[in-house]
Formats: sequence, C-alpha cells, structure tokens
Amino acid sequence: MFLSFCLLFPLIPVILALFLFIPFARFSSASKTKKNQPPSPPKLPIIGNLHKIGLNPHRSLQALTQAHGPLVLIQLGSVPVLVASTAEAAREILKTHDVIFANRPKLSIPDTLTYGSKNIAFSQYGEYWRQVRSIAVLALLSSRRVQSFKRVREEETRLLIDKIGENCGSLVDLGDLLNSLTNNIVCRVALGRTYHGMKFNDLLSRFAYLLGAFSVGNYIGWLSWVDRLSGLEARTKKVAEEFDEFLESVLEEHINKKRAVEGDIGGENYENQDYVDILLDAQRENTTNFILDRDIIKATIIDVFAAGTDTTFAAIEWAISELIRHPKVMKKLQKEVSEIAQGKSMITEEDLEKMNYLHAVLKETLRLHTPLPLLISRKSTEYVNLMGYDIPAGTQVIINAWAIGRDPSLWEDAEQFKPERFLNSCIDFKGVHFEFLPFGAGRRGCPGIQFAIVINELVLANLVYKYDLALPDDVRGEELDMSEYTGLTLHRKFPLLVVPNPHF
Ligand code: HEM
Repeated sequence: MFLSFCLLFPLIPVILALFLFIPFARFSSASKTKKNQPPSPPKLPIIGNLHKIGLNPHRSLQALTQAHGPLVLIQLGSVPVLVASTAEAAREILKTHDVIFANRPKLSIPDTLTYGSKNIAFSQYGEYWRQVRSIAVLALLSSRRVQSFKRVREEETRLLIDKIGENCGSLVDLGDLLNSLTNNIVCRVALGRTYHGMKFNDLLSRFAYLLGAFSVGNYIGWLSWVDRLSGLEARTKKVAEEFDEFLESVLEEHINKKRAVEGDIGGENYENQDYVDILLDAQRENTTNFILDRDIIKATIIDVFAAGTDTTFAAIEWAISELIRHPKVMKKLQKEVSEIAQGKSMITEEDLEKMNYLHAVLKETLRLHTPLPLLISRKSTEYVNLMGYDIPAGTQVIINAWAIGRDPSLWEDAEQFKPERFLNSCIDFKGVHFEFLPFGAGRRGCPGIQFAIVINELVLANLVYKYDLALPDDVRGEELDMSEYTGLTLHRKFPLLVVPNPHF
C-alpha cells in the first residue's frame, strides 16, 4: 500500500458519524480463535483502525508498535494490514520470506498514474516485473550507466553552486533549488534534456502529491464514491492525462531525433543515448519477451520520476537541515571536504570516495529522515508463518523503516544526529543490515541506490565546501524547525530558507 494519509480528510465525515452514531466496538474476530494472529489494536466498525493513522503514519504506526509489539495487524477499512517495525521482523519479511512478500498491492491512484501498474515499482511480482526492472537497470541504473552520467551531475551541481553564488548574503530557498537540481539531472539522463517552467514543475508536484494520497475506495470499497465526490479521482485522471501528453511529446521528439541522426551519420553510440533512446531501441529491436508497447515505455519513465526525484531531493534537503542544526558536524564536514579538495574550484566525483565523514553524514540523515519512511507496501502471495504468527495469503505489509532507524534498542541516542556512529561501522544501506533500510531490501529493494547516493554526496560536498549557510534574521541554526510533511516521501514541512556566504 502506498500509505500516506494527507487525503484522509474525505473520510472525516464518516469517522465523525461513527463516533456519533455507532457505539464503540471491540471486534474480536472469530478467526482469531482458530489462527494465531499478530496482536491488533481495538477497531471501529467500518473504518477499522483508519482513525489511528493520522497525518504522519510512520509516527502513529510506531506508537502502535510500542503498544503492541514488533508485528501488529491493523485493519484499514476492510483491509488487514501487517505492520512490521523491528529489524528482526523486517529480516523475516525481506530476507527469509522475500519471495512470498515480493508482490505489491494494486491501488487505484498509482494504478491510474502508471498505465495500470505497468511500471516497476507497482507491477505485480513475476516475469513482467523482472524484465522491466532489468531493462531499467541496464539502461539507467547499472554502475556503468551511473558512471556515464558523471558529466551531467557535475554540470548541474556547478550550475547550482553558481546560482547560490549570485545570491550570497541574500535569502535563498535552498529546497527549491535542490528540487530543480534533482529534476534537471533526472530529466537530462532519462529524457535527454531539461524541462523547465512552472507548468512542468507544477505537474511533477501534483503527481508526487497524488502518489502519496489516500483513496478511501481502496480500503472501504462501498465508499469509493467519496473519492469521486472529493475530486480525488478526477484530479488523478487529469494528472495522468497531462503526464501522458508530456511523455508522448518526449517520445515523439526522440523518434524524430533518431530519424535525423540515422539519416546523418548512421546511428548514435551507447554513451550518448538517454534512457528513452535505449527503451525505444529495445522496442524496435524486440529484445524483450513481451511487447514493449508505448504505455510500458511511458510507465517505466514514470518510475524514474515517481521513485527517483523526490526521494533524492528529500535526502539532500534533510542532510543540509541537520548540518545547519549541528554546527560542529558542519565544521567537521567542511574540514574533511576542504582538506581533500585542496583548493580546487569544485569537488569532483573522484574525491568523494575518500570522504568518510561525508558518507557518515549521509547515512545518519537517511537513518533519521528515511525518505520513504514506510518503504513501498508489499503483499504476500501465500500463507506464511511469520515469527510464530499465521499470515494468510494476500496480506498487505508495511515495513516502518523510519521506526526501525530510530529504535532505541538498536541505536544509542537514537533520536540524536550523530554521524560518528557510522564512522567505524560496517552498517550500510544496501539491504543486508536490517536495522538500516532507507532503500528497502530483497528483490523489490531500490535499484536506484548508486544513482541517488552519488548525486546526494556530490551536491552535499560542494555545498558545504563553497558556502556557510545561516538562517535568516540571526536565528541560530539549532533552532531550525524540523517539522515533517508526509506524502509518499517525507519532506520538510517548511521551506529551507538560508542565507549563503562564501566559505573560506
Ligand atoms: C535517496 C533516494 C532514494 C531512496 C531513499 C529510495 C528508496 C526506495 C525504497 C524504500 C524503495 C522500496 C523498496 C522495497 O520495497 O523494499 C524503492 C524502490 C524503487 N526505487 Fe528507489 N529510492 C531512491 C532513489 C531512487 C532512484 C534515483 C531511482 C531511479 C532513478 C529509484 C528507483 C526505484 C524503483 C524503480 C523502485 C521499485 C523497485 C521494485 O519494485 O522492484 N529510486 N526506492
């Protein structure tokens, strides 16, 4: 399930009606006597535990876990959902029983936005998913491809640094600039060029918002009219249509460019190809076991925006926020970066490897501000006994990676930002350490780790190398408001406004 409850509001009248007219009921499910189900909090009729979720589901689900244990079975409307919030439970799901939990639930909003879940992230587990994922890895996310986009990343980072330089001493919306930077990088490597303008940015932000929106109909089928009445359904269709129009124009541009290039010099080499070129080639050369039709190509491009841009941007924004709040950490990082840069004008990607403290800062950020706090929901395909509990086939599963990252039994001073904890530690985010899961794990784990990390590190290193960042109105860094806004991705609630000055 794509769990985010920013659009839970349409349900409020229903919840109120239940509170007013239906006496509280503690549903002791009949099946419980037969099966050993995980503990469940008390439920209300019809809505089950929906009222317990609130606007920050990762926090409310953490509270449920603290009250009921590592595996909790909640009822969202008519849908039972298993919530796992400890490293041990995550290991059982993502490693021991990875195949059983490799499916995704089908949900109406992502389904509409991704041509019937034809993309990687929402497609059903099986041969189709395997093939589209491997095309994306080969064409965009493999080490070789990620390496080949080095120039794009360094150029865009330089543009960001220059833009900030033009505004030294003035108030800058750093979040906005970082958002544009990630969009530009992703557009250039995936689509071949940048796309600017209010209209495109607005489309992307409506798209990201809807991906995190809550659809009543997914959980209480007979209330699906609420989604129509609230306008959610219409808004989703409109964004899907606008995105489709945009992607059609991108495909046409590529097809025309290909014709022109072939006419001229007989073809383009691999290194100069963007993601769309490679997908169109695979279509023409019929290299997949299924027909790579236009909708599949468009859905696969959507993955890059849906899974890749907002997450990458959120990670950098939280990292800068924590550095502003922790001046000593900022100084230590600036020292490391400056020593390695040795006075050159920009940090390059070759320099990053030596920056151990930078790696630790990024890991600590991803631990405390996991960009997808609840990963992407899974769905079991067969019955399984999980940590002694009976879990039937078809159960939706949420893994609260955010809560695991803050589990005080795993992390000392779990709520504190202390990058040092990662300095002499082998823990990383590649999906083998279940106490630290910002990219998930197992076969549905994130394939974009390398793509994202190098952007994050390059931008962070250059920002702190070139600038000191202060809060406006002489507010101390430690006082920066860290409130969250939860959509699909966890973002800062308030813009990150800073006053940059050259760092010497
Ligand atoms: C800091 C940045 C990123 C974070 C934190 C992140 C995190 C995640 C997480 C938690 C999942 C779900 C894993 C699971 O279910 O176990 C995921 C899936 C995915 N991510 Fe990322 N991601 C990031 C960047 C990217 C980038 C840059 C791309 C591509 C350009 C990408 C592409 C994908 C795709 C395609 C999936 C779906 C995989 C599948 O279902 O097989 N991600 N990501």
